[in-house]
Amino acid sequence: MVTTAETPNPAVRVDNVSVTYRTTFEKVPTFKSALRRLGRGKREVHEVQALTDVSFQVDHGKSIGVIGSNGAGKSTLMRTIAGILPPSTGRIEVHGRVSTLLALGVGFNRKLSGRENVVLGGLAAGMTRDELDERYEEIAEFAGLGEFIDMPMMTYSSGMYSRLAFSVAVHLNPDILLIDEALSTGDAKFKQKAARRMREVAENAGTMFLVSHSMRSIKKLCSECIWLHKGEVKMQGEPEEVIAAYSKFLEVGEDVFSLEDM
Ligand SMILES: Nc1ncnc2c1ncn2[C@@H]1O[C@H](COP(=O)(O)OP(=O)(O)OP(=O)(O)O)[C@@H](O)[C@H]1O
Repeated sequence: MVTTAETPNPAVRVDNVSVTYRTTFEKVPTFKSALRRLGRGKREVHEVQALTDVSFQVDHGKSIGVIGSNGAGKSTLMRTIAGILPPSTGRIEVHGRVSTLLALGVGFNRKLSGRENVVLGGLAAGMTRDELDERYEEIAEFAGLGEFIDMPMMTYSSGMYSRLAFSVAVHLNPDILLIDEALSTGDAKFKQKAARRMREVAENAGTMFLVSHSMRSIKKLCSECIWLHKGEVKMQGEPEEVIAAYSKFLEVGEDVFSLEDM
């Protein structure tokens, strides 16, 4: 369960994690002053504190929904758990093989075919050649891209891209699966298939994090829920309770969420 109390062997432990993004950019207030400086723009540093002192832990076998408004820090949290983004302060412990749509999506080489990327992605994730040979057909069939599987990925639509990323991610038999729904732009039929597969992963005692704006998916697939607000954990607990509080906070009825649901 999601808790701040310590249990001996959690799948994921997040301890006082903060993440600050620093972006430098050139501030050019007016065209005239830009001319005066002759191209030597003033460098400004823009800092965004995306996560502030976030702590929780998740036991093995739990499915955690992560909800919150745009910019609340959900994807940042997934990136830090995946190990793609180190926290600015605090600590993250992850016990088990993590598989994420995010990491794989980033790792795809668009010049290579889907088939080549599946092989590379699988090897990068620690699968052996034999395991890959065994699982390749299943991965390709699940993605359902037909002959596009042998085309360079730069010819893919974003939906096709995420179908393949999802398929690789769930077939790696991860201990911990991270899914950021912002990336899964598959059509309704694929989403349904993806939801079934996520339930299977969850039922096989895997740990799953699902970032979603679809409250229906969270209720259907998750046993726990974390609500992030402006980089902080606002609430955590049973999905029904957390979603009710979140809807109330947004001052929208829960019905509004069904519009964006599958
Ligand atoms: N690479 C980056 N560089 C600078 N700032 C960033 C970067 N990525 C995210 N941010 C900022 O960090 C904050 C949290 O962003 P994040 O993407 O984690 O939110 P989110 O909850 O996933 O949002 P959404 O629901 O819109 O996907 C936002 O203010 C965003 O502008």
